[in-house]
Amino acid sequence: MALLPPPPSHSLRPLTLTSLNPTTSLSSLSFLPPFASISLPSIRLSSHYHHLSNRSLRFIPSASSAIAAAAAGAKPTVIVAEKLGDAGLALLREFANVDCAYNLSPEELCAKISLCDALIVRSGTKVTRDVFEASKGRLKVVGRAGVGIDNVDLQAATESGCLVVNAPTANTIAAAEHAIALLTAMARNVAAADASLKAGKWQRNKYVGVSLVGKTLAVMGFGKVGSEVARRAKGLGLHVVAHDPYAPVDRARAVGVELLPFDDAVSTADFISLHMPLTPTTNKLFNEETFAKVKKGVRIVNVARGGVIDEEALVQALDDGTVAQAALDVFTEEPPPRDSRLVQHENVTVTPHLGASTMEAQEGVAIEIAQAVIGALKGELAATAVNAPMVPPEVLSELSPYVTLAEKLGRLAVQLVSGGSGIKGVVKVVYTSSRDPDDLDTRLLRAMVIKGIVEPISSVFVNIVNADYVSKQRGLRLSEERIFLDGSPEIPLQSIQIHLGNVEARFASALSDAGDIRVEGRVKDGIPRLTMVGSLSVDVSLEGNVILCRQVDQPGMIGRVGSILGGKNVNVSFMSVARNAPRKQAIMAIGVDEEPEKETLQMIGEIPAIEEFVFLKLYS
Ligand SMILES: NC(=O)C1=CN([C@@H]2O[C@H](COP(=O)(O)OP(=O)(O)OC[C@H]3O[C@@H](n4cnc5c(N)ncnc54)[C@H](O)[C@@H]3O)[C@@H](O)[C@H]2O)C=CC1
Ligand SMILES: O=C(O)C(=O)COP(=O)(O)O
Repeated sequence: MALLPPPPSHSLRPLTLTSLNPTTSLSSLSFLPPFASISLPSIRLSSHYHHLSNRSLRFIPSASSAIAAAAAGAKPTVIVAEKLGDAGLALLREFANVDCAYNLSPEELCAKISLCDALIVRSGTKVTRDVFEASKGRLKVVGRAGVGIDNVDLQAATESGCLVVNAPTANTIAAAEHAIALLTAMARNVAAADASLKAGKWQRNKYVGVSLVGKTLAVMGFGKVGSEVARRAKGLGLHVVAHDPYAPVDRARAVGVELLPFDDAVSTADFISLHMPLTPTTNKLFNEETFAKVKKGVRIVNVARGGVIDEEALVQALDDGTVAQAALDVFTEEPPPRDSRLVQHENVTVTPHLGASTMEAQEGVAIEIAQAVIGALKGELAATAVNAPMVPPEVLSELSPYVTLAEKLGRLAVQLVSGGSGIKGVVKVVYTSSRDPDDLDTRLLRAMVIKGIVEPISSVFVNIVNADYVSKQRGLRLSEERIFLDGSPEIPLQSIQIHLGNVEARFASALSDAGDIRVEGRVKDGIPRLTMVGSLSVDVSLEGNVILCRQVDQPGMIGRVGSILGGKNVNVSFMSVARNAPRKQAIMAIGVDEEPEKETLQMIGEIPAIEEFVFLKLYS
């Protein structure tokens, strides 16, 4: 089975030209942002940014809609589905049309979403697969104004090439302070005593509490919030232990906390505070089985996610005294049903998901998420991306010409595959570099190779978010290899090679001695260039389209081809001829700014000395 659908059939001579790519993405972008992969139908709705002469950005529209949108000064549209701090809204409004639409039903959200480029939510909005499907490819960024992203279907986001960013730091202290507030309020029955006094009672004996000092607190999940809780709890005189399978021992040591296995942590604790994310592994982690292991009379605080606790099992444990008290900020279903036994339980203290709700945290989160969403819409790689590699800006700017090179080489390579044969073998990407592998992050380059290979032969749009997913889904087997070269590590890469194994070539000279289609490129003076085809060296800038000809080396060939192209007003940007020996076979690589007409290419093909040739389109 062909793993990729075959490229449209282009016979060698005469050459038939069909448009290879029904997409509208530009491939000259230094980085293809989420925005850079908008499908043609959605472009009509969303094409706002103009790819002018500035190569640093970014956009991707169909020409007419882009020009119209640019002329109209159109901005992207951001829908803010939950209350967001004013400072964040102000930032967003400088850049985008902002629609604050709170309390939408799932149906209303789906109805609006196809008109939006970005969506900002907190924990109260479920961003489901239905939302991504309803967006029809327009939604390019989901911003979660907070930490937990369990309300966003990340798989569906990734599949639709939508970047998800969060605001992971601004509410840490607020959540930690709330955990401490619940811990102390629970231990001293503050909420119940308050309600009792307000009801006209004076029940001093009923609300005798328990002390914290000298007791053991198990912090379950020793991340940002957990470690801040631990710090504060130590200040209250608690002995703090923690359980976190992924936490670095150093971090725990720095706070003076011992990391313990799960069973040890839960069985030694007088208090347990939950700070792990809700994931398939942590879902209902605190269940009947766990409650069977705890110290009788343990007290539990949950400021993480309701789903981490099996709520029915907790009610049972509260009823039988296994758990003396619980203080809960979060619930499996929010808001919980009015008659929830858990919420109504007299030994339970509750708050309505207030962990992040301080003035300070909300301003901070709003600014953090606004900046992340704006950056993502501008095409910058987000530092808080949840479903894409985080590539620091300095790495991104350094790799920028190589990113373009990687995509162009992918585009070239796939167009060299003979129609109908598909890519059955492994796609090998070889990087030669003088850098230590740890200093060379190739995820971005790999994504762009995949983009280059997949987009010309499908209507799928590929970006850094969905590249690996798309490649896996299409059965593309990609392997990466690094060759260390002695040289200056200042330059990130010497060359990128793409080898397509087990394929038939449309241009026989593109086959290496090993029988693979092989193309190699380098960056020279900041410009990506094609430097090898098959086993022959060429040198042609990858800024336009490329014609490759195999010919018998003889005088006048450059002139003949050049004058055919010139006569048809096709601007030649570069020509290079490589040959094995004088008057034997040679390969001519011609860079052309425009796409020549079919008959112009035919005229080239009819030159008697030309044995085979191929036109390779590097732009959509
Ligand atoms: N109630 C509220 O308003 C708020 C709730 N949260 C919740 O708190 C959670 C933690 O937030 P951060 O500390 O900022 O996240 P974080 O990512 O810094 O920390 C989470 C920690 O949990 C650990 N973990 C993962 N699986 C685990 C497991 N099976 N057992 C034990 N530990 C495990 C991770 O290794 C990580 O160290 C968030 O995921 C969110 O659900 C966060 C902020 C506010
Ligand atoms: O950041 C988190 O994970 C939170 O739970 C905070 O939720 P919120 O933004 O207040 O709905």
